[in-house]
Amino acid sequence: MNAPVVQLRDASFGYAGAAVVSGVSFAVRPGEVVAVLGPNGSGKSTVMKGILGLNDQLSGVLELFGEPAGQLRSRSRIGYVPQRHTLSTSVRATVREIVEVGRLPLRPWWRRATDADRAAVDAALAEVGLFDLAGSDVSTLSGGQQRRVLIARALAGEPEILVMDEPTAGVDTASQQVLAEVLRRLAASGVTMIIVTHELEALRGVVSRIVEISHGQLTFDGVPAEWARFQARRIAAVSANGHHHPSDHEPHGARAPYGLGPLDSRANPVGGQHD
Ligand SMILES: Nc1ncnc2c1ncn2[C@@H]1O[C@H](COP(=O)(O)OP(=O)(O)OP(=O)(O)O)[C@@H](O)[C@H]1O
Repeated sequence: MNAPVVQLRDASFGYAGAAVVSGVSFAVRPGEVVAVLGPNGSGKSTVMKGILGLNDQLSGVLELFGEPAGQLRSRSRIGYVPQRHTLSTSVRATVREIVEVGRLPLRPWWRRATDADRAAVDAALAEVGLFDLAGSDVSTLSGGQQRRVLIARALAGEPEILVMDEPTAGVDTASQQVLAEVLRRLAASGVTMIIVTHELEALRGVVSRIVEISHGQLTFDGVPAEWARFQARRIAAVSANGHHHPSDHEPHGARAPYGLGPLDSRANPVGGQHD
C-alpha cells in the first residue's frame, strides 16, 4: 500500500504553547477523501492548521509524504482552502489573476509565467467550472463562485493533497450543490482531500472516510457506513437515557453535530486506524 500523504501519531497542536487538540492519530492515504467532523470549537481547524505548519506542534509525530513534516521542501505540495473566506468586494482582480497567484510558490519571482503555468491555471479554472468567467472581476461573483475561485487557486499549484476548511459553509443550497459536484469530480479524478465540514450530507458519495474531533480528541475514525452505525448507537443511547444532560466539559453553546444528541465518549469506537 502507498505511504500515507499525511500521518499523525499521538500529535498535539495548539497556540502559544497550550494544547487545543492532543493525542491525535490518523493517516490519510493517496486518493482518500477524509471529512473532519465535530462540534464548533472542538479543534478541527487546529488539526488542519497543525498539518499545514500554521500553529504549534507540541508533541507526537507529523509526517507528510512519508517524511517528517520539517523536511518538506515544497509547501506547494499541499493546497489549502481557508475557512469562511470569500474574496473581498474591494479586490479589483479578475478570476484568472486570483487563480494565477496559486502558481507563484512554484516559480522564482523573476521568471515570467510559462506555457505550463498558463495551462495549469486553465486546467484549474475548468476543473471548478469557471473557465468562462476567467475575465470577470471577482467582486461580481456570488459567494459560492468565489469559493470555487479559491479552490481553483489551490489547484493551480498542482498540489498532491487539498486541505479545505468548510468549503461548503455559508453559501446557499444551490451553490453548495455546485461546490459538492466540484469536489465529487476532484475525488473521482483521484485528488486526495481533507475536508473540515459541518455539511456531511452535501458531500455524500464524495467522502471515503470520516474522522471526528470532539473536545480536542479524536473520537471516531472510520468509513461512512461505520459512522452511520455509530450515530445510530448514539441516538439509541440518548433515547435510552430519556434526555440529554450536557457534559460538564461541553463548551457553552456547543452542540453535537447534525442534531444527533450528545457526543458520548462511551460510544467511542476509535480504533479503525488506517496506518
Ligand atoms: N489563533 C488562536 N489562538 C489561540 N486559540 C485559538 C486560536 N485559534 C483557535 N483557538 C482556540 O482553539 C479552540 C478550537 O478552535 P478550532 O478553530 O480549532 O475549532 P473548530 O472545531 O475548527 O471550530 P469551528 O467548527 O467553529 O470552526 C477554540 O477554543 C479556539 O478558541
